[in-house]
Amino acid sequence: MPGAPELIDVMAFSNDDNLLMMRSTASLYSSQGLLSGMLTLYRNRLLWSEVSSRSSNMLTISMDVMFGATLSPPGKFKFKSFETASATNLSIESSTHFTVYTIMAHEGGKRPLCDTWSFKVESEEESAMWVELLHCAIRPKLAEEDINVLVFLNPVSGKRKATKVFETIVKPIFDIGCTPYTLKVTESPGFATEFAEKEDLSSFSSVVVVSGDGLLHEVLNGLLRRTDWPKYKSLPLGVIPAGTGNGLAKSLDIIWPEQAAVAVVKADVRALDIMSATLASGLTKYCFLSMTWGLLADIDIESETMRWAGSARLDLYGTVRLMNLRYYGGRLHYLPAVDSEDNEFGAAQRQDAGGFVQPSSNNSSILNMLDRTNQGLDDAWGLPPPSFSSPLVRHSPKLMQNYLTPNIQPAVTLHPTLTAGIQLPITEGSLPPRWKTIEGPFVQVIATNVPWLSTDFLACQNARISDSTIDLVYSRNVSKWQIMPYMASSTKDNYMNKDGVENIKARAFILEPTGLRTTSRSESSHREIQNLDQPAAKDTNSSNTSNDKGSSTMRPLSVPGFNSLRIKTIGKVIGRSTRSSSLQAPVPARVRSEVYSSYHQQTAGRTGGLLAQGLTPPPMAPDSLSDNQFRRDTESPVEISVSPKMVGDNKAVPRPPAQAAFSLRSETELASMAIMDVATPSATAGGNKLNITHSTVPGASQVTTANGRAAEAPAEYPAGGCKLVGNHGIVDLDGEAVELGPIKIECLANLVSIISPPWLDESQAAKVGTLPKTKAFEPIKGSLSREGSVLSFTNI
Ligand SMILES: Nc1ncnc2c1ncn2[C@@H]1O[C@H](COP(=O)(O)OP(=O)(O)OP(=O)(O)O)[C@@H](O)[C@H]1O
Repeated sequence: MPGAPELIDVMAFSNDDNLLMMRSTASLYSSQGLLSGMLTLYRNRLLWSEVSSRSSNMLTISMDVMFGATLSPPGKFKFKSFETASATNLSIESSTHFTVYTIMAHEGGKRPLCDTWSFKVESEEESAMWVELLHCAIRPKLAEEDINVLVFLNPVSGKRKATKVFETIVKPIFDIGCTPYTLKVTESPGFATEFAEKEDLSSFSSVVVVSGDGLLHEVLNGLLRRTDWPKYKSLPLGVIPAGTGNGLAKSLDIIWPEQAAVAVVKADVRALDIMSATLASGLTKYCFLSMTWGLLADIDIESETMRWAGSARLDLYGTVRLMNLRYYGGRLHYLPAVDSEDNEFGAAQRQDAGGFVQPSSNNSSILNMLDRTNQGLDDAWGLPPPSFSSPLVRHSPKLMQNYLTPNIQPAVTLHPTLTAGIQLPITEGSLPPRWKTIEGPFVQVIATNVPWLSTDFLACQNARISDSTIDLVYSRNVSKWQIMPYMASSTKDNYMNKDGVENIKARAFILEPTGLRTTSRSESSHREIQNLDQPAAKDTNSSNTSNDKGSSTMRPLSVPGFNSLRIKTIGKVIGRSTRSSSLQAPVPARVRSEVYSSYHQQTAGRTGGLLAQGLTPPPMAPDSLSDNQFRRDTESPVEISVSPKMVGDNKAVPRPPAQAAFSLRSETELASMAIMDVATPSATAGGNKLNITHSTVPGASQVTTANGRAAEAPAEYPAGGCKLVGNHGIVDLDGEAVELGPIKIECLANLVSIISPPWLDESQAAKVGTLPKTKAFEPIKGSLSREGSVLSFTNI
């Protein structure tokens, strides 16, 4: 057969990476014209060497950065991210060419480039074979016919560019990379959760979101709610960043959509730990990224209304919050991953946990399972070398099946076991052995599974996606000047475990907020208690706890016990069209604007009374906060009312049968108050006092909370009543705001697999820019010679 590439015995190469797959004479389209040379495909790279008496150019393309090959002539594919490396001014006469696509690192973290490299071989058959074989080498684990990526696209994530990102970047890369997909554009919050929970996903090879972390959080929670979840436990998940924070994408070194799309094409996966969070209501949520409480949670949730600013919203509002630092009462109980006594996570905890066995990251992880599969793959590559009649090394469906549904049982269950038996509140002696307790006041508690919580916030450089631990990063009782460097710096080397930022690796933890918040720094010093039943460990200088009644600086502000998950913050940009990551029902704009204007009239007039709706203002509780507890926030308390009229005027919202009034303390309180379940009438909260009066509902009753003691809305109240929460106690799970209250979290090690790029070095995951470069035209002077089946290049 004319032009048949010469094959070399694979056994001639001892190093796996040098496993030779194919070689043929091929000319490279270049700016210098068509250069004749030899093209060689190794398992880990494509090498082209010029054969010329005048020069010896070489091109090495790492397989890590190659994501597709087409029969297209040079220069055909051109879109924003693509630069055509090959010359286009050549006359292209034959159809014996093919083009290879690579993604290239770009200096300084800038958008990576996609390059094309076009070759001309001797026959059409040969170019077709090259294309097919290259696809095998690019994605050795899956054949095209086995691929169907379920893509969820959130059109409103981040700066609302997800659709454009998909159309202009992701789709072309999927097309070039022969990656079939099914696109689902999310219609509302919860859409992806419901789809992932209820639909048959068996035809999909992976589930990918074009969005931020919030949508992946939804998908994860939908999947883990499935009764047939075990069937899907190896379904790879993936993220193509188009959101605000994009913390997971950053941690996986796929910050640019191009990189993430290439990662999806290449279908490499790694194990990912999941945190299971059991809320006070008994509800379990799963998160892959983080739980935050205090400063960071407030920044994320309270800045919801600033989404127009993109990721800058976090910086802008972060500065505001940092300057007005809050301190939160609470206790953090944790089970250390490394026990100080036996230097490893002791068997005792596992025993205590009812036989729960967590795999170490080194043995029974999905990662290792995949490694074993890779071993099988290596064997497959070790089969007789490809030939023309059977050019491709395809993996049998069986091998594919092994990859997707490993026959090893996961070593974890979905149900928390390390914290399950622990009764709350924690009382003296009730913690299992080896648990430790840290008392607040905290500025913040971050529990993270990844180094980066957003593209520009490195929370913990020690965190790893599958080390079977949760990294706890907390600050207590520090000044804004102490925590500012940690919050602002892009590297944390200088701040961890000193300067007031502590980092502990834990298997599980329990956060018990006491519902106390202050803007004053406590005089108390840090203390760590081995266990609450060890009085000797107690520090007489200890900070406020839930039992502290007499603190001069801490006041109850919480409204514990509410279990609705729908939360909407109203910010200072109230009245704008806003979207919340967790709001299920839209806040009627009229309510927002009237509350706002009502507020301003109130503040302007300083009447302290109510406006036009004719309601009686709720009385200020006698033990209301003194103004100085809010320092600059409050000069004079204000009161605001919401009447049925406001809601009823909006045709989209059913006229409420009730009247409500509430009191607010300050503009800051207005900015930080949360409305939950606003589809029900007059669901509004504010300050530390709440009064809801039902005057038109049969069996009308009054709900009053004072001093943090909440009364549930009466049963007669429609739709379960108003669920109210002040965000001073909100916990943020992967960006989802959940109720205030004690929360139990533990690590479900290596529970799912995540699509990650081949260039990710997990041990260096806190660093970026690891994408290998394509070495193009680095002229190396030398001579190329061939002896039988061996091609050798000698440097001069
Ligand atoms: N069609 C939609 N309309 C309104 N909200 C939606 C829609 N689809 C999804 N959502 C909600 O948007 C929320 C946030 O989206 P996403 O995570 O994609 O963006 P983000 O918050 O900007 O990014 P990040 O989480 O990285 O900060 C999701 O939790 C989801 O509930």
